Amino acid sequence: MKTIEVDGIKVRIQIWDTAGQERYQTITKQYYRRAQGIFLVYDISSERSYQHIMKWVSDVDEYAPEGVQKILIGNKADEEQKRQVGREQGQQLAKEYGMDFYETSACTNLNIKESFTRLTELVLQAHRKELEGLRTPASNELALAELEEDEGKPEGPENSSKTCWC
Ligand SMILES: Nc1nc2c(ncn2[C@@H]2O[C@H](COP(=O)(O)OP(=O)(O)OP(=O)(O)O)[C@@H](O)[C@H]2O)c(=O)[nH]1
Repeated sequence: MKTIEVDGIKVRIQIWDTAGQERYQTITKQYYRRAQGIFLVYDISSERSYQHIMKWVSDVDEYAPEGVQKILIGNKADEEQKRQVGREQGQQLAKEYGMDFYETSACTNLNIKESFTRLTELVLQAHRKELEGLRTPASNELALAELEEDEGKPEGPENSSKTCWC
């Protein structure tokens, strides 16, 4: 659990670090179901880890809820001398999948806070959209309920002018 502040709002986020190894993948898939935001992380000093991202994306598409927010991360950016994956390759892949992209380093803290803040922002934005989507039909329902109630009112001098539709 971690609390971060986004647009002046304190948000408590729960972070799961899923295992990358093949043998844990059955367990990993169970984490996807409740996820609202996902970092897809490769290691810039490992071309293989970059190639694996496509597999992770297809797993996420299959098992994560629709509308889950995703960000691509190229970690170990401090290991410049061992770099096997260019920054542009990361940018290109992120663009293909419509994701934001950061190169990070857990050792130097490069872009760690920024990427967490961004993912939280994206999740909040997605939720705001969801809520706005819900608000419109709800107000229609209210309007409808009012009409029905009017129709049920007994006719009298007070209501007769209101029930005239001509
Ligand atoms: N230089 C450098 N090393 C890192 C960085 N992040 C992680 N490491 C090292 O990479 C190794 C693997 O780190 P983990 O955090 O276990 O990686 P993981 O992807 O969670 O590994 P699994 O859970 O086994 O899939 C450790 O030795 C870390 O110290 C980084 O940004 N820079």
